[in-house]
Amino acid sequence: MAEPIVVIGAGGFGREVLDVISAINEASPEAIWEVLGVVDDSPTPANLARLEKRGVTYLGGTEVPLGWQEPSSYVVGIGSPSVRRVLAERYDASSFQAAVLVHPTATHGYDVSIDHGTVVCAGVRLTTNIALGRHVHLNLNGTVGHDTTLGDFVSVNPLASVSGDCVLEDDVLIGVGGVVLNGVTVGKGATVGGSACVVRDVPPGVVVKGVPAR
Ligand SMILES: CC(=O)SCCNC(=O)CCNC(=O)[C@H](O)C(C)(C)COP(=O)(O)OP(=O)(O)OC[C@H]1O[C@@H](n2cnc3c(N)ncnc32)[C@H](O)[C@@H]1OP(=O)(O)O
Repeated sequence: MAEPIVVIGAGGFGREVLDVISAINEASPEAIWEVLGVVDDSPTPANLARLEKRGVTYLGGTEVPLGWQEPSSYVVGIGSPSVRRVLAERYDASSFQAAVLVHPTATHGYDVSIDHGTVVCAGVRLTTNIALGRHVHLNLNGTVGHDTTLGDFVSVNPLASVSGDCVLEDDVLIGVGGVVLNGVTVGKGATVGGSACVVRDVPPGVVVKGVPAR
């Protein structure tokens, strides 16, 4: 029987997560997930119309499921690591279970661990001896090389490439098409701009951009 799931976030990534769930269901002989609906504290009218068009129920604000008698699985479909952390901590403190969602076209090698709440989108390539923390987002066609660790709430945006022997600490965001060269540590909460090339360690909390990233 399909497992019920709530998606948090009606924005772009929330609806891309719905696509990941659909692809997982379509690739399986029987549906794995039953989407109960989407929650969002301030959905735009355009995004509500987009949900309605695809036949997905808008359940209300993010607090609504927390009052349910029968909790389900959930996933946070919001790109910002800090916003995702706040929401996940509220749901994790309840009886909800954070789902792991891996698109069927993603691939991984030997010894890859994926913690709760993590979403791996279409075309992602993970090689070997990689650890992904809680509520990590690996967006379309991203790559992660050998012996690399991603902390909790890390976001790797589309087409970004994280090389081998890297550490992305908690709450790091790698912008679209960003490159992290091998052996680099990106400090907690740092942001790497789109198309940047990170050639040396990045201190916690800073924003770097450009080639080489500064
Ligand atoms: C499916 C999806 O949509 S997934 C989402 C994909 N999007 C991303 O990954 C976005 C990643 N974010 C970025 O690249 C951002 O621009 C950041 C984080 C680097 C900077 O954001 P902000 O601090 O708000 O920068 P802001 O827009 O004010 O620009 C400041 C300056 O940096 C420049 N700049 C902004 N981003 C970049 C970048 N990625 N590379 C080089 N320069 C940049 C701007 O041109 C501006 O330069 P100026 O002062 O000479 O005019």
